[in-house]
Amino acid sequence: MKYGIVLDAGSSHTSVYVYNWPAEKENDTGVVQQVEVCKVDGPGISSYSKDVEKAGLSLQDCMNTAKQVIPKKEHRDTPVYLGATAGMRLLSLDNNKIADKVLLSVEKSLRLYPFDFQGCRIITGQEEGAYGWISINYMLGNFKQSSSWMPFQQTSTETSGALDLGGASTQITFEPTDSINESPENFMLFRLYGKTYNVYTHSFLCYGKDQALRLRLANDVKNAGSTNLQNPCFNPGYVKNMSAVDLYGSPCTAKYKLFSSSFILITGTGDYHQCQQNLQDMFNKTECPYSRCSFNRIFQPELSGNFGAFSAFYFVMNFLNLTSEKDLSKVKETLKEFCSESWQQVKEKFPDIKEKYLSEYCFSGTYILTLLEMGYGFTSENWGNINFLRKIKGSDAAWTLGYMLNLTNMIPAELPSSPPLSHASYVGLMVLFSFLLASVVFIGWLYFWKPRCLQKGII
Ligand SMILES: Nc1ncnc2c1ncn2[C@@H]1O[C@H](COP(=O)(O)OP(=O)(O)O)[C@@H](O)[C@H]1O
Repeated sequence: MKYGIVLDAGSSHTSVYVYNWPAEKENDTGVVQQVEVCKVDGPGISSYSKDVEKAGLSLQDCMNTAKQVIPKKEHRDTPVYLGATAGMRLLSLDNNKIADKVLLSVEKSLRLYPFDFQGCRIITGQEEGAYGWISINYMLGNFKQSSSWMPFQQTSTETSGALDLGGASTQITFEPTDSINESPENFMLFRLYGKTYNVYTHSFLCYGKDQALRLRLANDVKNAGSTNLQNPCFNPGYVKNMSAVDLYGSPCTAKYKLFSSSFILITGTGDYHQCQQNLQDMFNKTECPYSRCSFNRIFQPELSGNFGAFSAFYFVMNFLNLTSEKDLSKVKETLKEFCSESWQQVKEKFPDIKEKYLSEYCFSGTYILTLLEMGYGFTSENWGNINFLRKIKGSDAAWTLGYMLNLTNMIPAELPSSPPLSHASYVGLMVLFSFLLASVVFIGWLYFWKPRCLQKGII
C-alpha cells in the first residue's frame, strides 16, 4: 500500500486527510481510499495572524494521528501537501506578509514529521472548484472508460457537477453541454484517461456561509443606519452581540465600516420570506456582460446534469433533514417552519448541537436556497438533480483527493496501453490453439501417413 496526506486549511478549521491505494494499481480509477480524516481542534490557520507560531503548532495532534495510521516503513515515501483556501486568500489580500509568515510556520511544523513534505500553498478558487470536481467524479467512477481497442464499447460516463460551500467561498463546477465559451478564465481543459473534459468553474470569494453572513449584516447596518438590527434570518428570541472587529475584520466587509461602535446587537425575528428577500440583494442579476450570467456579472453556461453538493451544503441540509427532499416547495416549507420556531424551543430540541451552528441554521438554509435558486438558477424542475452528500464510497467529498491525484500524477492523460486480453484469457487461448494444432497434426498424420503404411502391409 502507498499513502498520501493532504491538509485542507479552510477558513474555519484544518482537516488532515490520509489516503491509501495499492501500489501496483496506481493508475486505475477509484483505487484511492480515504483511511482517516482528523479535524484540527481550533480555528483555521488564517486566524493565527497575530500569533503565527501557533498556526503550525495547532496541527500537531492530527499529524500525530496520521503518523499512527500510516505504517512506519511507509513514512518516508508518504507525500504531504497543504492547500489553504479562502480564509488564507482573504488574509493574503489583507496582509500578504502575514499570510506568508503563517504558511512558513505551518511548513516548519510539517517538516518535523518523518513524511515527504511537498509544500504548503494557497490554492486558487479555480483550483478548489476543479479539484472538487475531479475528486467526486473519480470517487463516483465517472472517469472509467472502455479501452480504445474495443471500438464498439466507446461509452463514456457523464460527469457530475460539484457544488462546494465553505466558510469564506463557494464554488460551482460542471461540464456544460453547450460549447459556448465566452469567458475563458472560467474554463479548464483536462485530459483524463484518454478523454478531454472542458469544465466550467467559478469560485465566489466572500460567498461562503460565514463571510456571506457578515456581508449581509454589514450591509444591514449600513442601510439601517444603526447598530441595533432586527434580523429575520435568526430565530425569534435569539439575541447576539457581535463585535465590530469580527464583523468588519475581513476584506469582504471592511469597506462597510461606518460606525465607531464596538458591538452590533442582533435580535432575531425568524421570518423565512423576509430573510430570503433580504438575501436576494446579495445577488446582482441586473448587469451581465455575457449572453448568460449567474450573478455579479459572472458568466455561467446553462446548468446541465447532476450535481454533488458537499461541505456546508451538506451540513446544513442534513441538519434540516432535507438531503433527500426532491420537492423544492417542501424544502421551503421546512425552512419556513424552522425559522419561525423560537430560539428557546430550538435550543431545547437540539441540546447537543454547537450553539454557533444552531443559531445560524435559519440563515444558512435560506442562504443556500437563495444561492442555488437566485444565484445559480436552479428551479423546482432541476432541484432533484442536486445530491447533497458528505461521503462517496467512504471518502469525504472535498477538493483534497483531486489535489493529491493531480500532484502525484495518478490520473494519466491517456488510457494505459493495456493488452487487448487479460493474462488469464491469453493463457487460455494459447492452450486452446496448441490443442487445436496438435489435433490437426494428429489427424493429418492419421490421414496421410498411416493409410500408406497400411497399403504397404496389404501389398
Ligand atoms: N455540523 C455543521 N453544521 C453547520 N455548519 C458547519 C458544520 N460543520 C462545519 N460547518 C461550517 O461549514 C462551513 C464549511 O466547512 P468547511 O468545509 O470545513 O469549511 P472551510 O473550508 O471554510 O473551513 C464552515 O463555515 C463551517 O463552520
